[in-house]
Amino acid sequence: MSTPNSRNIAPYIQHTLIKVGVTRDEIIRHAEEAAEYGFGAAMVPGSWVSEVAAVLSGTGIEVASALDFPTVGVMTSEGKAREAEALTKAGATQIDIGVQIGWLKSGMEEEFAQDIRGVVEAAGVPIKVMLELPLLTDDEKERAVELSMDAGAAWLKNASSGQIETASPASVEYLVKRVRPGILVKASGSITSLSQAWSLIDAGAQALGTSAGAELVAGNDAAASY
Ligand SMILES: O=C[C@H](O)COP(=O)(O)O
Repeated sequence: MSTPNSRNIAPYIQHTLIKVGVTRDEIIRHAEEAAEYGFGAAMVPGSWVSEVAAVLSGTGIEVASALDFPTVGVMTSEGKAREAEALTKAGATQIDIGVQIGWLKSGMEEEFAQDIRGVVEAAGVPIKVMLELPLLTDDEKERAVELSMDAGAAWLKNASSGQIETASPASVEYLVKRVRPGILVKASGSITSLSQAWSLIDAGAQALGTSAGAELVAGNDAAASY
């Protein structure tokens, strides 16, 4: 049973289940949980988007998926754009994308931006760019933020998961200070307690990506995912 405080966190949560070998029963249960708890979104692998869209039809809950993830920066730009199109067709209403930080670090700024732009144009739904901030130098961070916004990102996200960073108010504030009006900030990475979740929202995050949504609304701390 949720406490009033924990219930209020639910709309911010993008309830994430992206793991190797996830089964149909697990994914359907995950989508049903998103509806039961009133989460903002269910975030699932692309291969399960149509099933989740069917469960969440009419609920107003976003059907989110991710591409070039969990291994970030391995897909071709053409492959990413085609996958984005396929995800949207299957019912995704938001897509988080891994970006080519290796290209950014190689001075290939136009290629970095075009990779994002191609997805934005092909998808036609809001794109969240996962910046992997801890892997970037200060200059690279500034450029990644600017180029992502120029390329049409609807959201900026500090990191793709807890494997890269444990989400902190400092990361969120970094992005909040830099986003242009209308661009939103999502926090992600081992968000495992209600106090951490609220500190990220207080810092300005408009959504929280977490694999521990059910524990959070129950007011329990979860084990760190990485
Ligand atoms: O945006 C969602 C993240 O992939 C979830 O990260 P997590 O597994 O560290 O909770």
